[in-house]
Amino acid sequence: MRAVSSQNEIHIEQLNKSYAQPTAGDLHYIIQNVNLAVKGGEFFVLLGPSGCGKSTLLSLIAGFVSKTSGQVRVGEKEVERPGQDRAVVFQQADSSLFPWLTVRENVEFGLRMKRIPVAKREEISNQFISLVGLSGHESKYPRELSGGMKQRVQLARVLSNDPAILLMDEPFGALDAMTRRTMQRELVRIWQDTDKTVIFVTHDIQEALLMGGRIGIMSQGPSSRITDIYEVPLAYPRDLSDPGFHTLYNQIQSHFDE
Ligand SMILES: Nc1ncnc2c1ncn2[C@@H]1O[C@H](COP(=O)(O)OP(=O)(O)OP(=O)(O)O)[C@@H](O)[C@H]1O
Repeated sequence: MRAVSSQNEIHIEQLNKSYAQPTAGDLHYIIQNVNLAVKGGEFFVLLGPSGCGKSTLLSLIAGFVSKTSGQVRVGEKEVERPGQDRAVVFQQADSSLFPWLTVRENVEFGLRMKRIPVAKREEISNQFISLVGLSGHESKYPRELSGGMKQRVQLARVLSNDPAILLMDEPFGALDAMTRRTMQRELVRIWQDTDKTVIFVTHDIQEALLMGGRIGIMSQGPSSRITDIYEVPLAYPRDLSDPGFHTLYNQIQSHFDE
């Protein structure tokens, strides 16, 4: 059974973010009055149109950018800066992998920084390289890998650092359709094997429904907020031909029909 701990719960209250200079009464909010509670071990999808502020919200949870006002808490702690409890997976693995390191060296990078002994490092990297289906590719360099394989290395590296929370910003957006489906299935499998909380950003309704336990809909910006949250009561692996899938798809789509 999956362990549920408060250390991987996320609480967002009345969160506002503006990049504009705060001149009185004229704040241009990117996101405004966002409220959200994500339970430990939950797979939560943030879905919204391009430019609405999904990445901004994820960056606020990651601690990469500072809020204008409101609260972001992980467990009991207010988020003020990035932390080892939260790992971010980006759309482009290229920018996060070290080209001069092999797959294994990339995966072990964080463990080496934490001075984990060599034997333990190898045990952990073996576990996650295998989990993402890259056994046999340990000695390859990023330039020798496909886009999907690079994305798996990024995932294995993040997982080997054992963060309580995975923040994923359209991580499969640059992949071809087939690789994307494989990665979506694998991510769900990996999530089911761990107690991690996942927040997954996408603008693709099908992707949201294939993976999310709940889906939060963000409105068009500026001043975007989470307007609705859908529970997805469908078993994994999700079946695209399930009538329940279609019903939810249409309900969610109606938010974006103008
Ligand atoms: N550093 C910044 N300074 C000023 N404005 C910014 C900054 N970063 C983001 N923005 C603005 O915030 C808004 C939301 O951007 P964000 O990247 O969060 O949206 P998104 O929903 O993730 O978009 P996409 O789906 O296209 O990636 C955009 O209008 C963007 O121009």
